[in-house]
Amino acid sequence: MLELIDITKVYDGRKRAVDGLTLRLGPGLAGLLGPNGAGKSSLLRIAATVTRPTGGQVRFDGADAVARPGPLRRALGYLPQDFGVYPHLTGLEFLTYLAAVRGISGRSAKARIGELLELVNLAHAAKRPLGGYSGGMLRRIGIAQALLADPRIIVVDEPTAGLDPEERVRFRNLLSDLSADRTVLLSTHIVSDVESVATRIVVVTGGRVRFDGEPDGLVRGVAGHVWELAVPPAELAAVQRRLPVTRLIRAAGHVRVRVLATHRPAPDATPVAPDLEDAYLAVVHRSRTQVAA
Ligand SMILES: Nc1ncnc2c1ncn2[C@@H]1O[C@H](COP(=O)(O)OP(=O)(O)OP(=O)(O)O)[C@@H](O)[C@H]1O
Repeated sequence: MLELIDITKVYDGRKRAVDGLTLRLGPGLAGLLGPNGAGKSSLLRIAATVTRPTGGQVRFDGADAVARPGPLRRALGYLPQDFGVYPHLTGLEFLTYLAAVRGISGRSAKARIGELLELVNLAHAAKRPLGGYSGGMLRRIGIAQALLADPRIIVVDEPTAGLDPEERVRFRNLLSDLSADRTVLLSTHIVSDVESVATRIVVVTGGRVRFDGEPDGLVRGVAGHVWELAVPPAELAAVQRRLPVTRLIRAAGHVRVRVLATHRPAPDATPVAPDLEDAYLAVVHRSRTQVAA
């Protein structure tokens, strides 16, 4: 069990990126959802023991992982947002190098790397220099390196950035499979990255947890508060000023908008069943209006 207890992270003595946040993580895939600047990367760096928190505790299997990060580091696979590679090394050379750094070498390293290259669908490109890999292939090499030591805890920061839709799906499925008997913490601002695979959703804004629970619970929270209506294009800006819009589709002569409102926002508005995106945006909107109030 990985526990982040009452974590704060303050940069330059004044920027409070994480603000008293507590998360207890067991097996399964937890999706950390939040807009840009919410504090997700800061929290993940703390969970991965790359950064020390300003306040609070990180505990791994009950022991203090800030004072003694060794056990957590040995159990951890981390894919940072700004994952860098050596462009002249081939995929195989890169993984062999990182395996050696982690104390895995010889026959067991060779077997593990072969397995991982198959798993991330890069066996065919193993002998090509990383400088020639696409963005998606680099993300996949990134996940392969995170899995080298068969980690119990996997922390991945915006893993689908730069991936095409097909690669996104493959990635999502891979992390979902891995989470069957491991802890996966995945941060993203894209709801579809975690929809259908996360067993738990944690919404963070302003460094604080605004929702923590099952995806269904998040969606239930906005039942009856999502509406669709057709708006003439000239009136769209006024609607956007008045109500949070979760989606809009432009059609001939009008715009179909999906909005959040506790009561029917217009006589011709029809209630619709909420989805995870609506529910997430409602939580983000609520946290912003609370801050503004
Ligand atoms: N090293 C740093 N020094 C100063 N401020 C920082 C540093 N890292 C992050 N911040 C600030 O802390 C806040 C939270 O940033 P963080 O990167 O953790 O959020 P995020 O949710 O991961 O956002 P993004 O998706 O844009 O990366 C932001 O206001 C950011 O500018």
